[in-house]
Amino acid sequence: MTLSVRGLSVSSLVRDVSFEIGAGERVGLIGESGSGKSLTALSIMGLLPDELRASGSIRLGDRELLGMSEKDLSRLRGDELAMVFQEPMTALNPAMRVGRQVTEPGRIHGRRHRAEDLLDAVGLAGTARAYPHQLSGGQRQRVVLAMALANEPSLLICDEPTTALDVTVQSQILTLIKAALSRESALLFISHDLAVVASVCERVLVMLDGEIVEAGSTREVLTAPKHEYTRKLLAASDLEARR
Ligand SMILES: Nc1ncnc2c1ncn2[C@@H]1O[C@H](COP(=O)(O)OP(=O)(O)OP(=O)(O)O)[C@@H](O)[C@H]1O
Repeated sequence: MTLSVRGLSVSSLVRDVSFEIGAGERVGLIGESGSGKSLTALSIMGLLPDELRASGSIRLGDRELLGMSEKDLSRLRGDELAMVFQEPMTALNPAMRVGRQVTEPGRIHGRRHRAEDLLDAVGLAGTARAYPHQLSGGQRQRVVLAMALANEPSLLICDEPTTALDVTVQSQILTLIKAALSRESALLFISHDLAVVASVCERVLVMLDGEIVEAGSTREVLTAPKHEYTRKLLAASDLEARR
């Protein structure tokens, strides 16, 4: 199922943003802090704060998401649309065992999953009875991923999912995202770190001051950046050091 964003604007903070992500495609959205990456993601999820309004068009398959009722959107969220944020505790209930939490999206959408299967798929076998505070930051983000992937979403959005983790754990989570995402699922991967995006995505969108200023294959953008800003991001990245 294709995500098609056309002329998306959010107040004056995101301006005339257009892109598509096909089934199974992994697309990175990069740009410095404040460039509008999160607002773009929240517009797709229908989670913009009340004071901000999105205009334009966001289609998932043949459905228009902008203007969809909250009831219909909440049916899509956690099912066809899933999102992973930087800080796993924002998505976890501190007082609920993780086994119950990972099966919750299935329950809400009328599906039954075994907690052990979902946790096993993210390398967390045997942790179903743990509470979130008993796990490390990387393990918690794995739990969040298990929840996000439980219903095999058409689109997974990851907003800086590894920024709060140390480098070794970061690369484990990136490997896991690539391995655990179903072939049919599209991925929008948000990061300010080009090296991280390059390791996950085949296509990159570069955002500056609310606009997409460059788009292309990861290889093109990394080897022959057209925009001055992309060249700056490249120079600031430790991409070379990680090769
Ligand atoms: N509720 C809001 N009301 C007004 N302005 C906002 C609101 N939320 C975000 N902004 C502004 O919109 C701009 C884009 O924010 P956004 O969070 O999308 O940036 P970002 O690229 O995701 O940055 P970061 O990497 O720091 O998360 C910023 O200048 C931010 O201050």
